[in-house]
Amino acid sequence: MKHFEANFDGLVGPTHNYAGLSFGNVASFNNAAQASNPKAAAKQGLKKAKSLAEMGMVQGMLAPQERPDLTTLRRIGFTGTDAQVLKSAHEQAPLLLNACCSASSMWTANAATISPSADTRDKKIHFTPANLVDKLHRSIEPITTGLILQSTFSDPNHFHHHGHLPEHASFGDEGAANHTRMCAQYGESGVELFVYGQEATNPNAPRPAKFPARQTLEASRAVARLHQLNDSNTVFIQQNPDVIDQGVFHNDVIAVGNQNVLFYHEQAFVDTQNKLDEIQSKLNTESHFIEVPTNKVSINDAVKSYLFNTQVITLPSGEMAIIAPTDCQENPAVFAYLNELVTLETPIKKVFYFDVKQSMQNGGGPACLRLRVAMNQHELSAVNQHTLMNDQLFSTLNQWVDKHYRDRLTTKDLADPQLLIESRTALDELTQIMKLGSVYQFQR
Ligand SMILES: NCCC[C@H](NC(=O)CCC(=O)O)C(=O)O
Repeated sequence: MKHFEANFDGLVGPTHNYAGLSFGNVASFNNAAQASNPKAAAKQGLKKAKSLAEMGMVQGMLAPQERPDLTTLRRIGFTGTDAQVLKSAHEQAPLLLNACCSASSMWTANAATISPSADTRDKKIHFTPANLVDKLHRSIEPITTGLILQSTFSDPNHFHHHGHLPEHASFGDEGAANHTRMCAQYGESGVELFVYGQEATNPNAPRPAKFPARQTLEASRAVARLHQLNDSNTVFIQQNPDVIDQGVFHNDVIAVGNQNVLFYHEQAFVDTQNKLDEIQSKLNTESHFIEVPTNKVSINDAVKSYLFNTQVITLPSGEMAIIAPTDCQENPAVFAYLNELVTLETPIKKVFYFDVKQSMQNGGGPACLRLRVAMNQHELSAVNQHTLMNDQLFSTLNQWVDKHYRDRLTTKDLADPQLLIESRTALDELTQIMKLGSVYQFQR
């Protein structure tokens, strides 16, 4: 049977803005308080997704979340009409209002961890929404994420949905941004790599000093248990705490894998050689470990350009390609490295560049914008077909963005009751376009 890897990209929501909410994420911090362009952001994302579909990849879209999040604002004590809630939050707690307005669900690499049926004991695809507890603005995502995933992957014969992990720092879980799967072919059992930033329950274990380690080993192990994986198809790797302190807040800022390729920076991990040996011993195929040395690309250049927040995809021809942000073209060291990489003896033969700057300015590159789901033809037929990218969906969504999105937004605009009305009108229409049912609180 045919099997492949599908990418589900997050559709950028109408409140996309730069509020500087993510401590430890250098781009979020550096661009705080700038004006954003939600319309351009959504279109940049749609263009990348459509281009992958045109390359012959299976491409889906995941709906954004309801923002401003009135449910959370009411839960923390703001009362009255919706407009009054926004006004008093803006006056009394503007930073909490900002957190309740982030469009951060666009980075679907953080939506959930997915294990394909080839790896799991019950032979179903498993989904665990990430609890994202390290950041307030992201910790309000998992319940709706679960609903959107369930309405996209609804058939219980193929899809097994779990709840998010307990909402405590010991179980900090950031989803697929810290998870990579290696395999010979997508439909064959592979090895799932869980990369964590710290061991929460072991005070003597190494951890970063300056910035938070958002993923814990405890969370990674819990997800592996829930997904019915076992020792022979999992490897747990610690991220190098020193690079977290230099702005590598997720593993997908410093490493990316696809099939038998692991593309990573020399300084990405702790105990690198032993972990690579463990991967190779558990994998039933020869791997290509492509290590990028510091003397070619510094951590600073990797963080600025997002060289590793690229998608490594297998094209229908069997060749691999890298989907990179244009920021990689603009960085001389990184551009030189990529030009050299495609001439080497590795499966990666092409690089395609995409302008996703609106997302990049908040620390999200091409890989942050997508959630990977390896699946076979039967499983794909069970997916909500209205979420799959094609000419029709592309043009419908572009028109929908043109109709509802602003081309300029600052944090001052977040309390505007009109923005709430525009967002809800847009999302209500979107649930009809994508046939999602009532996934939003305002629809329930
Ligand atoms: N995988 C990429 C995630 C980027 C995301 N940025 C943000 O949330 C920035 C939002 C802001 O600062 O307004 C994060 O850090 O979790």
